[in-house]
Amino acid sequence: MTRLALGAAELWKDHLDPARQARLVEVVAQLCRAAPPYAPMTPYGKKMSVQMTSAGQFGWYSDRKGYRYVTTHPDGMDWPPIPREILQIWQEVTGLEHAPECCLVNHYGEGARMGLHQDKDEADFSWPVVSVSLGDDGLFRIGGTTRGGKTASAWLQSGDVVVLGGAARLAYHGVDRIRYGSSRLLPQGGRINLTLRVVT
Ligand SMILES: O=C(O)CCC(=O)C(=O)O
Ligand SMILES: [Fe+2]
Repeated sequence: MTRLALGAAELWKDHLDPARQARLVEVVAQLCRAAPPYAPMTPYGKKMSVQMTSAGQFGWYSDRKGYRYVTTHPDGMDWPPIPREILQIWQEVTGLEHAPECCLVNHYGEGARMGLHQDKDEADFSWPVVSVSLGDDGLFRIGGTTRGGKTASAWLQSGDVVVLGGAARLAYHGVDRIRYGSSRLLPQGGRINLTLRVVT
C-alpha cells in the first residue's frame, strides 16, 4: 500500500488486499439483490452508461428533474444499510467517527464511462468523498474546481481507494474509459466503484 497524490486528491494504491476485494464483491452482490441497479436518466434526457444503485439513508438519483438524493429506490423500497465492510474503509482512510450517509454503487460495463463532473449535491463540502475501485481498471481523470483547466489521470485498479477532500472535494473528475476484461474479480465483468458521501 502506498499513498500517492492524484491531482489534489489522495490515491491509496492497493489499499484492499485480494481477500477484502472478494468479500466486497459478495456484499455488493447482496446489496444489488436488495436494491437492483438501473441506468439513471440525466436531466438532459440521456441514459447514463453506468448502472447505479445505493445503500444508506440516502441514494443518489437522477432523472429529468435533476440530480439529487432520495430516501427510496425507484421501485419504492428503502435503500439497504451500508455494509460494515464498506464503512470500515471510510474509517481507515478518513479517520472520521462521522459515518457516510450514502454509498453509491456504480457498475461500468463494456464501453461505460462517466463525464467530468463535480460532486456537489451534498450539503457540507467539508466532509471528504471516498471512492473504492473493484474489478476492471478505470482511467480516472481529475482537474481543478473549474472546467477546462489542467487535469491529471491515473488508471485505478481493483483495491485502490481515492479520497477527494480539502482542495479536491469540488474538483472536476470522471472516468474516461475502462479496460474491459482486465480483471476477473467480478462474475459479471466490468468495474464497480463505490462512492461514500456525507449527504446532510
Ligand atoms: O467511478 C469512479 O471512479 C468515479 C465515480 C464518481 O465520480 C461518482 O459516482 O460521482
Ligand atoms: Fe463523482
